[in-house]
Amino acid sequence: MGIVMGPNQYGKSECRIVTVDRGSSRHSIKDLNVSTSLRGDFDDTHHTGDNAKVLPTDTQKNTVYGLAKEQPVGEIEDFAMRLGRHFVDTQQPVTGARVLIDEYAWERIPVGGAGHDHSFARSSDEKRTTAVTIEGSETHVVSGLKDLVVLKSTGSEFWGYPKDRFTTLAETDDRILATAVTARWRYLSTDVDWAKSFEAIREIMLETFATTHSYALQQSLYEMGKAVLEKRPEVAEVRMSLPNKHHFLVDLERFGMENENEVFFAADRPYGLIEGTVTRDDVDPAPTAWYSLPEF
Ligand SMILES: O=c1[nH]c(=O)c2[nH]c(=O)[nH]c2[nH]1
Repeated sequence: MGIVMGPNQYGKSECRIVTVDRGSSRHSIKDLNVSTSLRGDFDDTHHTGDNAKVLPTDTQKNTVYGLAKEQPVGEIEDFAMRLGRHFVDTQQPVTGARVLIDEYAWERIPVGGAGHDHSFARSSDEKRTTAVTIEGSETHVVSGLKDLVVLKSTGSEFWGYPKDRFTTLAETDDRILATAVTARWRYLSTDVDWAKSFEAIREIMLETFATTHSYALQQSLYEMGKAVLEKRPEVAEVRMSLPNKHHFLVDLERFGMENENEVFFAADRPYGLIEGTVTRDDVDPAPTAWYSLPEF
């Protein structure tokens, strides 16, 4: 029986970087959270602490800043690919890289009806995301969004589920449906107009959430993924994680009042968590390593 070092990667997580484009007096900003991980021949450091092949995570962090200066950051997918390619092409032991970027949304502060040149307000908690995995000469892109909070005040039902001795939930044909969408979609290639694709996919998801008469959040998840795959040929699969942000009808009878689906208690926990992948049946499944750590 022997013991071997299994799949591994290392890097700098959550480099917070803000860039200002000063090309004109009308500035634009990018606000990113960048994480890098390198994969390759790192047996020595794990076995003996010999770091001859270990590009420090500190240098990885500095590379994020340096490459952001050398060329405008642009779309997060392009920046992530530049970073990953840089590590794989310049460090011989590095055979693969994974770069994760979350982008925070800012909008111009309206002043006298027009967006200000250099003052911004954070738009919401929503983040645009990408995860770029480089393996040798191959590049894989999984982009997405996080924390897109949505709510339907009607058009949602939940009934017909099994009942047992622990069931207390009342069936309903009219409830609030609310969630914070985290979605990731895998692109079939890197030949994509990233910004246009992102905007289109986000719009499709929102529209489908709004227009689906839902009998379960699971059904909404599937419909949202299906609509993206039907309309966006560049996407191979969509993964979603949807917390069911429960809204419970408050019992107003205690006060001698009727509650006609108007007053709710918004619970924050526990919450149902509905997750799933919607995929084309004619593409190979993605290795889990494109989504998370290798085999973690
Ligand atoms: O859309 C829902 N799916 C469930 O699986 C579930 N379970 C639950 O208690 N409420 C809901 N709602």
